[in-house]
Amino acid sequence: MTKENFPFKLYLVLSEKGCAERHFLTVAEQAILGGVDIVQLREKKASTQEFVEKAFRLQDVLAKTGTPLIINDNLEVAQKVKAYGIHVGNNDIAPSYISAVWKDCRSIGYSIEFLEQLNTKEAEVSDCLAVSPVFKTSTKKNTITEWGLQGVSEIRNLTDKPLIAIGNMNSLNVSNVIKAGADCIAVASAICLAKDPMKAAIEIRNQIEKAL
Ligand SMILES: Cc1ncc(COP(=O)(O)OP(=O)(O)O)c(N)n1
Ligand SMILES: Cc1nc(C(=O)O)sc1CCOP(=O)(O)O
Ligand SMILES: [Mg+2]
Repeated sequence: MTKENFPFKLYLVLSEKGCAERHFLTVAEQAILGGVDIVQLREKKASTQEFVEKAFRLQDVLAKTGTPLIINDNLEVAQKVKAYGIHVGNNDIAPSYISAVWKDCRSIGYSIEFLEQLNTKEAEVSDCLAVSPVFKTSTKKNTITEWGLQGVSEIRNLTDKPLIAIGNMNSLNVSNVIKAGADCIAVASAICLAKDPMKAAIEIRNQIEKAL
């Protein structure tokens, strides 16, 4: 996938638990109104059946604006709900397997934790790459090392694929992350746990647009 085919700038990483007392579908709706243009459903503990049901409910919300749905990890769910795509990491189903069996997949995202991954078939078949993580975050604790701004620039110089920055992204740091070479910013807590998710998304989106 080229950058023209991956025009997304603000990527919401959503889970029911990650929204605390607020309903995850309300958060999705508000975040989209604020400028989120792609949404990943990340339910690490749900059964496949539960995951499918949640994904269908989320799709009803996303369909109103044509916002694409990405499924985290679970290929069966992604195919069942005819998602736009899937995001996987080093411990998940390999991108090369996904591209071989899921012909209608429009986006395979793959997490980059080591520079060596960039020269592999898995990165080659992937449509977009996540800089994983840019900064440490309490939302996902089992990460390796933070890439920082220098890491974003280093990866930018080694690939033309769309780059998604993830890990503690917020309105104060996204400008520098975009200037370092990221194409898209992925956010969980700064939107899902904000007092006002729409306002939080507006602020982050404004910072991204100013930095582009
Ligand atoms: C956009 C985006 N980037 C990175 C990740 C992390 O994927 P992974 O390393 O597979 O970890 P889990 O999310 O599965 O815990 C992501 N989900 N989304
Ligand atoms: C899902 C996920 N993946 C990461 C990675 O580094 O690969 S960090 C992360 C969580 C991002 O949440 P927040 O915006 O609250 O920091
Ligand atoms: Mg994963």
